[in-house]
Amino acid sequence: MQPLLVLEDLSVTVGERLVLRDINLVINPGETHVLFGPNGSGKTTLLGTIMGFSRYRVVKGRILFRGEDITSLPVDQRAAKGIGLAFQRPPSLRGVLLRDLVRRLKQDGVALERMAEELKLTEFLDREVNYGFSGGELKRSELLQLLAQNPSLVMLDEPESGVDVENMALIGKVVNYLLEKEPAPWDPRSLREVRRGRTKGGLIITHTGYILNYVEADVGHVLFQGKLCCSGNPRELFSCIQKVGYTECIRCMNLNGGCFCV
Ligand SMILES: Nc1ncnc2c1ncn2[C@@H]1O[C@H](COP(=O)(O)OP(=O)(O)OP(=O)(O)O)[C@@H](O)[C@H]1O
Repeated sequence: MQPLLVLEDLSVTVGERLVLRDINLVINPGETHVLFGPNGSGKTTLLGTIMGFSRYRVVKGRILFRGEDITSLPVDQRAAKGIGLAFQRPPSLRGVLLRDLVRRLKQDGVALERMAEELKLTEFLDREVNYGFSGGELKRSELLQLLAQNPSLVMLDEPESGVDVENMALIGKVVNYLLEKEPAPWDPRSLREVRRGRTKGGLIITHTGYILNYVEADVGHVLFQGKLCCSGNPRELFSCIQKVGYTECIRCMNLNGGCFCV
């Protein structure tokens, strides 16, 4: 099986600073990976680099998407190939209506009204993208854009930040549609058909771990000071981090040549 995404010895600078160092990561079709790490460890940089934002400069290594080297491709071409990202702090777009943006992104015939209704965003379709939206509305707006784009690699930067409990359940449900873990209401396929044909991959940043209550993840990683230090079962890794903190988690990993907590 060809991996969906491969990061090979990836090092990245932002401005003058080396933020990511020698990152190696493989995401296979159907896998959901979760990224933990303290503030400033480089998580957003990693997602932005995969998406191809120009402020992140790859100084070593490469990014392969479905076997193709996309390291030098611009962001629009990566999006067209099936890479999608929901921002941690989405920008607002003055003068652009959410309806018009989503229409441009949409690749199939599903009515965008149906998607907006699912995300409780019907009355937001005729507002400027993200302008004046609350924290939770911003996150739902990002997911609407991803539903419309329907990417093969779904990257989410802290999907739970600023979201209340009820909306968290909604966000979890929609992430499961995006990752083909459940059929969306507008998908004619059965649950079994959706799961059997599942090829999408996910890479999700979380601080709180709430998303793990709604979305089944396969692998968790800890990014610490720009390096991927530790990988394992996401729930076990998260409870270890909660118990002993990041520094101890990494120290134990270095001492033992592996994380014995997981
Ligand atoms: N232009 C820049 N010049 C130098 N350092 C920068 C620049 N832009 C970002 N950084 C630094 O890169 C580091 C990684 O930032 P990043 O946003 O990727 O971290 P993060 O792990 O996502 O953090 P958080 O959990 O707080 O969102 C931070 O220390 C940040 O200050």
